[in-house]
Amino acid sequence: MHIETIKIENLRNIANAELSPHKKINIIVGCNGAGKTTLLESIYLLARARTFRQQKTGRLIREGEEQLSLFTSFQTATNNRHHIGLRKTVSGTVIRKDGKNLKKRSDLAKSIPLSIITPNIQRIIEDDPNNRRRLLNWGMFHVEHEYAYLANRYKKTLIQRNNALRGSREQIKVWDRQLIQLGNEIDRRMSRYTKIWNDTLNALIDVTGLIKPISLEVKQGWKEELSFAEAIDRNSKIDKERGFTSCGPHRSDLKILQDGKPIKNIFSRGEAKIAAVIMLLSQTKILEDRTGESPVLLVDDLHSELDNERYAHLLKLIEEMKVQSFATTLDSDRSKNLLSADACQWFHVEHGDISFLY
Ligand SMILES: Nc1ncnc2c1ncn2[C@@H]1O[C@H](COP(=O)(O)OP(=O)(O)OP(=O)(O)O)[C@@H](O)[C@H]1O
Repeated sequence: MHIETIKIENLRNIANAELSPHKKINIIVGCNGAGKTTLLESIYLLARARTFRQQKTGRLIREGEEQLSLFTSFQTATNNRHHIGLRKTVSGTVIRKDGKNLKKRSDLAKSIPLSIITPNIQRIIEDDPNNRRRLLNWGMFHVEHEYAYLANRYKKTLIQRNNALRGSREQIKVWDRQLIQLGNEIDRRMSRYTKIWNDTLNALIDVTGLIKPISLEVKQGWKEELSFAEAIDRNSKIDKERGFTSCGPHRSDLKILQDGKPIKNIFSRGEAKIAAVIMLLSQTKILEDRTGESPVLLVDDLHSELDNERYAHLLKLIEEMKVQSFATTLDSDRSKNLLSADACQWFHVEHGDISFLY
């Protein structure tokens, strides 16, 4: 899929902007604080109805204004054209797709598959399991048939079981059966997806030659020597005392290893960033291969932590993929001669004004 138009009104320092991006690569150049990340944020908001910025970043609506509006029209791989509009005021957010109000944020999620490479993407490898689980879920949500439905049923059953932990053993048992059945199915699908992910990842690592092969494995959310049913049984006393379910796929993680050792203990920050970027790109490749649809890729400051040679390799890799990408940069000289002119469009951002360069 690709975005054909983006209109922005009153998002942070961008008062008014309209863009017709390139189907392949869009490079957004500008100084610190110019509004480059805000432009990426507008696309993320249209696709997910929330921001990707993790730190406290104040209000989205431009200072002195009462509402922000965003609009995009995009085309799918099957040549269907859709429109999404988002309006945010202090009293709430309204999202419309093809002229109809969307009630839930989740209704939006499948419309524009979106991936983002943040400046500190290596934290996927370094931090707690939440980000790794999110990445795994992203891949499964877009590729594994019925995964969203399964994951939703599992989540609801987990809530019911946690509530039942305050009641009798019989009440808990009713939910145990369903949780074990759904949990085993999710775990099986996670392993299947991760195997494909591992193979695609290592094929891309091989193409770039930037790091040695790594392996991805699912770390199941309970003791490896036990079945899920046995783990639920063993933990039943402690779960009742604590009031929540302490094992299951909601506690699973990804093992990212090189020669059997976790890469977070051996890789430098730059190497971890390379690994994380290729992990994410391999997920977009799987999506393309399996569904024929490619996500939109947002790339915020790919330079940071990378030397010129490695930066060039990764940018080339992005160019060779089918995705439409939007990449910010402070320094246009580092990217200028790396990309073929017909695959690329440049925009300049200054004090929130976006202009087409070439
Ligand atoms: N609600 C708001 N109203 C007006 N301006 C805002 C608002 N929120 C943030 N800003 C300003 O918008 C600017 C845009 O920041 P943005 O993060 O998009 O810059 P950037 O070009 O990505 O910079 P960098 O290269 O430093 O990451 C910042 O100067 C910020 O202070």
